[in-house]
Amino acid sequence: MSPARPLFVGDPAPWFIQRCTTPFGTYSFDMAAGRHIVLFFFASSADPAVAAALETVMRNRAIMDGTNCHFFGISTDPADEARLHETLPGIRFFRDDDRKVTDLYGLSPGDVPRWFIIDPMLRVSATWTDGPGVAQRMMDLLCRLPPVTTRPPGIPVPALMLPDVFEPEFCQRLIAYYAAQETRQSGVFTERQPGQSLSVTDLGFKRRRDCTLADRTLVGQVQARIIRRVAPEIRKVFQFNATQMERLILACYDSSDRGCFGAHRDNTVAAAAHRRFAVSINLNDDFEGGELSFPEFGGPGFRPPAGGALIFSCGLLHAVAPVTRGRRFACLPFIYDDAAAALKKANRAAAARTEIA
Ligand SMILES: O=C(O)CCC(=O)C(=O)O
Ligand SMILES: [Fe+2]
Repeated sequence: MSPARPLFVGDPAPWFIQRCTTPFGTYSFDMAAGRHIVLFFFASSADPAVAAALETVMRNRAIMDGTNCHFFGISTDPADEARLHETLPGIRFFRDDDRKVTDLYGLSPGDVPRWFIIDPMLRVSATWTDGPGVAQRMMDLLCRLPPVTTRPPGIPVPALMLPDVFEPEFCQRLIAYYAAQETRQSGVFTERQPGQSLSVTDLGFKRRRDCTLADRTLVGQVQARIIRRVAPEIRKVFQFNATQMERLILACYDSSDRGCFGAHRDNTVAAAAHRRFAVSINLNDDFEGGELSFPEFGGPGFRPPAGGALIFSCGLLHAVAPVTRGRRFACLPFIYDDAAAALKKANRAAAARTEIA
């Protein structure tokens, strides 16, 4: 976390995990990217000015649809726990009794109530001290912002699209291999305690079945193609010396259960912090849906041709749209370098130590 300092327009909005009105009790702010976000910091909703501002938000609640725009109130009053609840979509409250978030945003008690508008890349785009009429001005401003579903002209997504990484026959061999394997429901990483990552099933968020590529010959053939065709492009475009790869799995998103993967980043828990680039190689093209999109940048999703790869930083928020016809098969390794390999080793050792303790 960055040290507390006043935030200005153009600054990155600091990321945090804090207690929240969600059913699981916390919320990781980095997951809110890809929408216009309103942060309203206040000491207590018992303050009549704050109550009036929150009423204005509720009167305009149609704006906060959760997809294009999300509102977060941040209260430091423990008594607000009983008063303020989430109303989905798009309205949540952080329980900031310990002032973690308020301090992180550089706000002292005299600085609140205060508003921030945060853009889909989680950068500050406006900030105002509260006062008469300010809440309504915030709502009016939100109405004028462009919808996040259209990528503004000239905004590139920093991803690399490489056709012909796997030949058609090799794709077919991998699909045949998948068909012959026991597959498992693919999990999502979570951390109940810092440093202790575990994989859980969450079918509302991710519906995909995976198998590990265990055949030594096939593993070697996948690695050879990535070393020969992907690593040099990563070196050229991102000046990154890819020397390691992991998670040699084959995955299938099936239209029978609208296979998909919600918006996530690939490096936010300790067990995955060393991952630097995600490589998504489609093995077939006879399906509909299944596009990869990058909510921080907006716009339509991407679909590599069969045998083609989409390569992107593990730090970017990305999602896989539901497959609506047929099945999408993909090979999904992660790439990193020697320094990241040392980090992986250190994080594993630290996790093992806390497990024993
Ligand atoms: O299916 C894909 O192309 C991407 C999968 C993904 O994001 C992941 O496994 O972390
Ligand atoms: Fe991912």
